[in-house]
Amino acid sequence: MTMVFLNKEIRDGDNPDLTEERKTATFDTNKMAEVIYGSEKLARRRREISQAVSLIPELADSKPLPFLSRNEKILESTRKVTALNEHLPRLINMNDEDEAWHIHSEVIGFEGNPLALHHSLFIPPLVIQGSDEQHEKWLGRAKRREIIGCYAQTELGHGSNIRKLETTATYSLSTQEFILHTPTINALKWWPGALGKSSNHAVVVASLIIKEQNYGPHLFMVQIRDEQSHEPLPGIAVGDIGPKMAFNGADNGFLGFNNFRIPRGNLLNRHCNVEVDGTYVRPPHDKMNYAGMIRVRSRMAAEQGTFMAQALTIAVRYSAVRRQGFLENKSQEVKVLDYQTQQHRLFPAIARSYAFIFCGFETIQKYETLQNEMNSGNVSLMADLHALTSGIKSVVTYQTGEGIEQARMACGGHGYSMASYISEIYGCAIGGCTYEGENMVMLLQLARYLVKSVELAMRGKPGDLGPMVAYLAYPDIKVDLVTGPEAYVKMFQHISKRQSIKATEKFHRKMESGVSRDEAWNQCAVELTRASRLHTRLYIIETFIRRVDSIEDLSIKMVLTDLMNLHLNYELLDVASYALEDGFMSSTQMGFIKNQLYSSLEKIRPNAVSLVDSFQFSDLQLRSNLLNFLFQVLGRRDGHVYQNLFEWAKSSPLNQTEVLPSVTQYLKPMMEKAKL
Ligand SMILES: CC/C=C\C/C=C\C/C=C\C/C=C\CC/C=C/C(=O)SCCNC(=O)CCNC(=O)[C@H](O)C(C)(C)COP(=O)(O)OP(=O)(O)OC[C@H]1O[C@@H](n2cnc3c(N)ncnc32)[C@H](O)[C@@H]1OP(=O)(O)O
Ligand SMILES: Cc1cc2nc3c(=O)[nH]c(=O)nc-3n(C[C@H](O)[C@H](O)[C@H](O)COP(=O)(O)OP(=O)(O)OC[C@H]3O[C@@H](n4cnc5c(N)ncnc54)[C@H](O)[C@@H]3O)c2cc1C
Repeated sequence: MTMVFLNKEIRDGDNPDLTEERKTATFDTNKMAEVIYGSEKLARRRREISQAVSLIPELADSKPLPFLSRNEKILESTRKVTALNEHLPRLINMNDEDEAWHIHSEVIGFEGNPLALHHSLFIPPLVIQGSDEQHEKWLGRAKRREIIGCYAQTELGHGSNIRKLETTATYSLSTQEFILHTPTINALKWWPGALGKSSNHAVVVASLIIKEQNYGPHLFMVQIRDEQSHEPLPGIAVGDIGPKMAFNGADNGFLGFNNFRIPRGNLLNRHCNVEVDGTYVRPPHDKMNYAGMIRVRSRMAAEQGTFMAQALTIAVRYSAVRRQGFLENKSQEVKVLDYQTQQHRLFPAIARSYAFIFCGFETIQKYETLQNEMNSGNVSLMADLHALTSGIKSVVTYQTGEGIEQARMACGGHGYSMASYISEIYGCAIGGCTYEGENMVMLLQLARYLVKSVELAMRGKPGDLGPMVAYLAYPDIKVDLVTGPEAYVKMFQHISKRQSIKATEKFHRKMESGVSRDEAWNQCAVELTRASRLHTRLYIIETFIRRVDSIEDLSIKMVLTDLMNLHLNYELLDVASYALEDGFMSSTQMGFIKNQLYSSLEKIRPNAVSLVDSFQFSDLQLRSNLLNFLFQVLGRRDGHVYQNLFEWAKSSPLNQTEVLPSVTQYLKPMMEKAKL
């Protein structure tokens, strides 16, 4: 039997501890999902897609993923993604990237799959950098999945410093071809997802050489395997790079070229070109070839926020059914979620998940504006968005890693079991600190922008500062935090501004003392990255406040205001030393922030389970597959954890036989020998 309570589904068969939690919620989880995902339609579509997937047995995992070998994982992820391919047109709007992302994460989970990058990293650069003629030639085939592709930029020796990529594409005037070559082992492409065994095409980033002049990294469409036999083409060496911390259902690969020739028309040439006679036609912006990276980074806040939300859904639900220890009532042990320390571990991370998702929607929209502008030849927004997304990608990936790790620890011993699924989520999410630009490297990119902005402000040109950094020229006026969020923003602005100015001044002093610019930059790098983090955290706070301000439904606004207040106090407390240092914040204010934080934890407690329920992850998505495997994981919606953990353990391949060869071959002889 199902009864509806404020639209939250309460089922008789659920663990009563979770049912009790759902009853205490002060808001409707469907309404909250609309706010999280942007509209009633988008939230409803997600539920419809999850529901449709749950009715198709072949889209379910055929075995619990952690029990599979690497080869089996790749086979299984490929089976699922190709089966999914058959159903896709019926299940989703094929032009809707969010629906595609959602359904893939339902079916595939976090293990990765050989087509994941086809859609996120192969097609987008083709769209952004390819001409209409090139779209005609490859885009339709790629979209129909007649060909499978990847994005091959990183090399064994270089990932961060792409100006130094060693793979060359030398223009041959006589044949009007590019000759791709890998001059050293270090120049082997290394890491591209789906390159190793699955792709037959790649967008390859190589240094363009014309008449011995190096024009820097450019993008080329390259067929690497025969479309019939799937064998590597002559002149190409390609393979898998081996197991990784996560993503083991995907085949990240290596790739080398031995004077491999491609036609002149394979340089992706929407924005730049090499003419028949070797004349180079420049793009409208020096870094136009990096535009695809801005796109991926702009999507990372929402993506990482969702990763963290999944881990928190597992940890919060589990914390509501896990009883251990006593508070006042000694007749029944308490839910561990009632411990203040547990709340402090989990609730600020829930707030960050919401914050990242809200911030993510804004950055995705900003990227779409940039893309439209670029299409009409205006590249003036590129620098701002590059700076912004460089900071956001670095801060959200790092904090998501922290949040997921806290979620794991909050589940005690069972969090360490792969039955929790949290380690897989962690492995995938934490990769984000490295891929799409190593975090320190990207923070330093934002720092360049901040230093330039401080210099403008110092030169008395505050009018030249963009809206994101206008605060760098604001006067310092002390604030009363009791007045609300705006005062927190002003406090954060002061902290961020002061750190940017301090780092810039230190950088200037170093240069004035005779240290070269690059060396001075390096000697200030830690201070510079601090400035970048503070600036980014301020931006995330502002997006959170903007989103909450825009909400009309009162019950939703109230709970999100509690969450936002928790976020504001947690973030400010974390960086308070910067403001205490110069007396901008008093110790009384510090005490106020702490008390506000503790009171926010109490306010959120009755809504905690419903706040994570509102993300509306299906049990399948949390790898608690309702069709084939009734026994997996800690985060299951029904809360029946223990019996399912036992079933999970029983299904371990080690338990399929009572006496293992490890015992008969080694332990038994050892024990026998000891008896002699
Ligand atoms: C289906 C789902 C199921 C399960 C899976 C779930 C989830 C997983 C999802 C996805 C993850 C899976 C796989 C991950 C895929 C990863 C792919 C990759 O990693 S691709 C490779 C990415 N590589 C990088 O990001 C490299 C980083 N390096 C750089 O970007 C550049 O080298 C760098 C910017 C650091 C420096 O470039 P350089 O040319 O040397 O420039 P310089 O520093 O000198 O700066 C000069 C000038 O240019 C400005 N600038 C730099 N970049 C840009 C830009 N992009 N746009 C605009 N401007 C730029 C820079 O600011 C500077 O300006 P000023 O001179 O200061 O004005
Ligand atoms: C899961 C995963 C998937 C990936 N998928 C792809 C893909 O599909 N296609 C692709 O092309 N690549 C891919 N990559 C590669 C990825 O983009 C690179 O690994 C990443 O950009 C970092 O470069 P790197 O490995 O050269 O790190 P390095 O630059 O060698 O970093 C090592 C250390 O040096 C520091 N460092 C480097 N330069 C500087 C600097 N200028 N200032 C200060 N510190 C510095 C870094 O901060 C870091 O601490 C993937 C990587 C991973 C982990």
